[in-house]
Amino acid sequence: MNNLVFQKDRELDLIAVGRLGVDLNANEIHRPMEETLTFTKYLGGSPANIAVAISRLGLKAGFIGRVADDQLGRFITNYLKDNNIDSSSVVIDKSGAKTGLAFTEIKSPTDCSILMYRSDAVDLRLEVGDIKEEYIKNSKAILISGTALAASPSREACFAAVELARKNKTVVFFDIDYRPYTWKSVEETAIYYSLLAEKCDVIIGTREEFDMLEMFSNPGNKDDFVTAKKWFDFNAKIMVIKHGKEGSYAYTLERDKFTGSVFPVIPVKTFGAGDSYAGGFIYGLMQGYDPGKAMEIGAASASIVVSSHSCSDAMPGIDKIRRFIDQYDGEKAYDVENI
Ligand SMILES: Nc1ncnc2c1ncn2[C@@H]1O[C@H](COP(=O)(O)OP(=O)(O)OP(=O)(O)O)[C@@H](O)[C@H]1O
Ligand SMILES: O=C(O)C[C@@H](O)[C@H](O)C(=O)CO
Repeated sequence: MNNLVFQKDRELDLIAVGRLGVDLNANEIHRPMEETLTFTKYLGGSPANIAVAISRLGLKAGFIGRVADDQLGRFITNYLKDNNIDSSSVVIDKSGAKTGLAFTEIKSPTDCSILMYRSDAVDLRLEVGDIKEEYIKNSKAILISGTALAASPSREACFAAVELARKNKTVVFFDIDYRPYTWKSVEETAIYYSLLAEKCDVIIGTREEFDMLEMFSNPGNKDDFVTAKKWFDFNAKIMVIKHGKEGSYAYTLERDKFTGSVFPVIPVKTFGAGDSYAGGFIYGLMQGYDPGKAMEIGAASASIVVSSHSCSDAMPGIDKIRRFIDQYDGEKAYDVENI
């Protein structure tokens, strides 16, 4: 059981809001990108990856975002449709703005990086007019991915989506998803993130992300409980603070603390952990599980995704997650294709 109230009789379970992008993941792994010859193209963008996770877990996901009116935009909308994600609120942008690209470098299991191409990124063209109350009213929850706050008009569109969600009792999840390269300054980031966080029911972020968020209000604080309490004084009901491979903690408004399990693996690459974890965790909460059980599903999903080449395409269904948990046998490389 958990303290969130999801409205019944809504067609959609979760609407993700924010960026739809393309990941180009190096095929020749364990090499620097300078020497990479070929890449595989996948759907990318943190909220897009989370929407795929939710859909693969058997819930009905929708998306609010903008895609370019070109081949990559069509690749993205086709991928959403093929994965049973409602794309009726994905707007085809005619301004000439381009899809954000994430080129990934996989030098070793722990040395990975992402080279972003995000000049005039189309996802940040999302407008308030793209946010339809009827759509949000028809979903049990929405998820705001913080990078969508980096620039106008996408920033205002996110605030509008959250206001409409609150008005219609649609639960608001906020995944901080801080990508420094998208922002002008850390101060700007902290201010807009904090304003949005005040309005959210569940906030998910890493310890470092919360350090950034609290740079004015709690400078120097490293205590997860102090962080959680700050947001409980606004609207938060569940706070999740992630500590990488060390695991994660959830705090509830009722002052319960849950320690998330972690299934350490030797990964293929490190990125994708946060998105799969968020997808599994949200799924668990929507099943009515307590935060501890929901975090276990998120952690197992993350272990599967970091053991795979892609983020979106590797998102597992619940049966695969359960088989992984059953078969888990300590920190080693797992052939997750065959679980
Ligand atoms: N090497 C790993 N092996 C197993 N599980 C992992 C590993 N790395 C991360 N995880 C799981 O994923 C969860 C989220 O990871 P993390 O705290 O790194 O989030 P993040 O920084 O948002 O991820 P990302 O790298 O995708 O931005 C962790 O709590 C843990 O359960
Ligand atoms: O979020 C992005 O724009 C890129 C992602 O798809 C990427 O693979 C990643 O960083 C996963 O969190």
